[in-house]
Amino acid sequence: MSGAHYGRAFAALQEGCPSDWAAYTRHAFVEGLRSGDLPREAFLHYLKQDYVFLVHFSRAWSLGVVKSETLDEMKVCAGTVDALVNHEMALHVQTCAEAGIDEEALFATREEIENLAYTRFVLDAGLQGDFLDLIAALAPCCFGYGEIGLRLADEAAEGTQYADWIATYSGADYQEAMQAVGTMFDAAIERRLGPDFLNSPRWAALQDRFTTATRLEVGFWDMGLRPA
Ligand SMILES: Cc1ncc(CO)c(N)n1
Repeated sequence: MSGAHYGRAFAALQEGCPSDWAAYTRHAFVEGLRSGDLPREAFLHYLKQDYVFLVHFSRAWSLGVVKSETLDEMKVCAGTVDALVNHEMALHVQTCAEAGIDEEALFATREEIENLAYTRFVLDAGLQGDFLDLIAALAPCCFGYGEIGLRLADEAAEGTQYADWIATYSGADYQEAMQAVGTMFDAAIERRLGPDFLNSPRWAALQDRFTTATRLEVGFWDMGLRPA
């Protein structure tokens, strides 16, 4: 699966950290979702943490609204907040409800260190920097899950117990939202750095934000595999 799917900037950033990107998108946790061999306990452990992740991730996208410089940027960020809070989290609420965990308990989940590190890193990128620093840190989450979702929709074992998770990230709602994010991302970068953005003096720092967020995604999967 090529990163070019979600735009030029993402493709370049992904190609700028190939081993970290592979460690994230081909992690043992992901392979367990694909084969169906991931233990249910590990999945629920991950999903509870991911609910809390999405709460703070929504705050980070909301900061995108604050840091936008065009109405188009603002619309994509506001739309993403809506998609996260009102749609993606429904997967977590529903799956956990089936396992006897209600939403109040979900919201009260004690945040683990890897989770805390990741979301606060993203928020800090946006607080310390500008809109580009923020979206460079947000990008691995968005496009990585898009890429994983599409691959697993192709490769997952028939009738896998993780079909709902795969359908959420391979589905048209998520994929179309990520296309919109990718288009906005390219426009935002070109607007500030010009069409030759790869040779901008800022590029290395943006790559660093992206690479660090990718490494934090690896940590998030590691956390999922650790006994709760
Ligand atoms: C850790 C993590 N990264 C990315 C996504 C996709 O939104 C998610 N739900 N969780």
